[in-house]
Amino acid sequence: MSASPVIEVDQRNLRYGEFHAVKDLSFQVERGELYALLGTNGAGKTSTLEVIEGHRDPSSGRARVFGKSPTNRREVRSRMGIMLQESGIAQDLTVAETVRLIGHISGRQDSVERVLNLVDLAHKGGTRSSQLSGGEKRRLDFAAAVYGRPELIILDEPTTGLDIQSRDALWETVQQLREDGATVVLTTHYLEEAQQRADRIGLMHQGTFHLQGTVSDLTRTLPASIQFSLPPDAPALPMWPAPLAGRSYSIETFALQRDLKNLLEWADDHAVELSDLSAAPTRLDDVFRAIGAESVPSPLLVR
Ligand SMILES: Nc1ncnc2c1ncn2[C@@H]1O[C@H](COP(=O)(O)OP(=O)(O)OP(=O)(O)O)[C@@H](O)[C@H]1O
Repeated sequence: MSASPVIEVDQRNLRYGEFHAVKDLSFQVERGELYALLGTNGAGKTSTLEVIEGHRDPSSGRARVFGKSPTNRREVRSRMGIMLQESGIAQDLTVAETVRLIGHISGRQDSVERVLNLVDLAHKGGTRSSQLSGGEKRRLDFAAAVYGRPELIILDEPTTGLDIQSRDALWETVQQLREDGATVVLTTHYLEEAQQRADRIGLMHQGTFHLQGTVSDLTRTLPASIQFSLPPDAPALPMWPAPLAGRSYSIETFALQRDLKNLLEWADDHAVELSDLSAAPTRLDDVFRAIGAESVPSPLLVR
């Protein structure tokens, strides 16, 4: 029998007054997964995270974290580390006091020194949080989320405002926690981070899923492209229609490897040199840009 999911969301509706922010959004996150909730601005990502965090009740539907209601502070919140999109740090506390306080509230055990070293803020332990730079505040938020190595970590746009070294350090820490079995839910607008790190993605638009699945499930919904130009004396290309302009081709294909092989074999057989040849798989950015356009069959929901 498989282990029960860490998160189960069956959110029929989440309303702010008359405004319908989230509708018919169901998903599960399995133990040890990194699940990225991506989407357009205002799609409902933070609102959904707030339901998982126990900060907000869905207007109808239900959410379960570790099999329990996420508002169950004693049993659920102590197992969950949260990095909000907006820093929740008390400005008049020092950095070390902030981590100590968060640690106390979480009920988890850890060393303040260890956690500050992890985010390279040990030298700022006595500094008031209000005096930290934007990136340092974000690192302090992250320190608070990973204090006591929680089993579930919620990261709402964790790397916004971080320099590249801090981003790398943050992802290294997340990776170590995952190796110890942690489950991670992430929102980010840095699609390359999700493409590199997410096991599964829920791509939201206007309050519901546009697509859900692995990176390759999502990128398979759009064609890849092959571009090249033929020399003027080359024979006509049998397998594709007329070139875009002059002798330049831009081919869209759902069978990149097969079509590229056919093209190269044809060029070899006819001693044709292809110039400006490039072959690019579909990227998550392309899928994201196609939201709202006719090109993606929507909704395509892959478990
Ligand atoms: N407290 C609130 N009262 C009224 N409307 C709200 C409230 N919080 C969020 N909304 C609205 O609900 C929608 C979803 O907001 P949410 O913050 O969940 O989006 P998001 O996907 O996280 O967006 P972003 O990528 O811009 O951070 C938006 O249209 C937002 O204006």
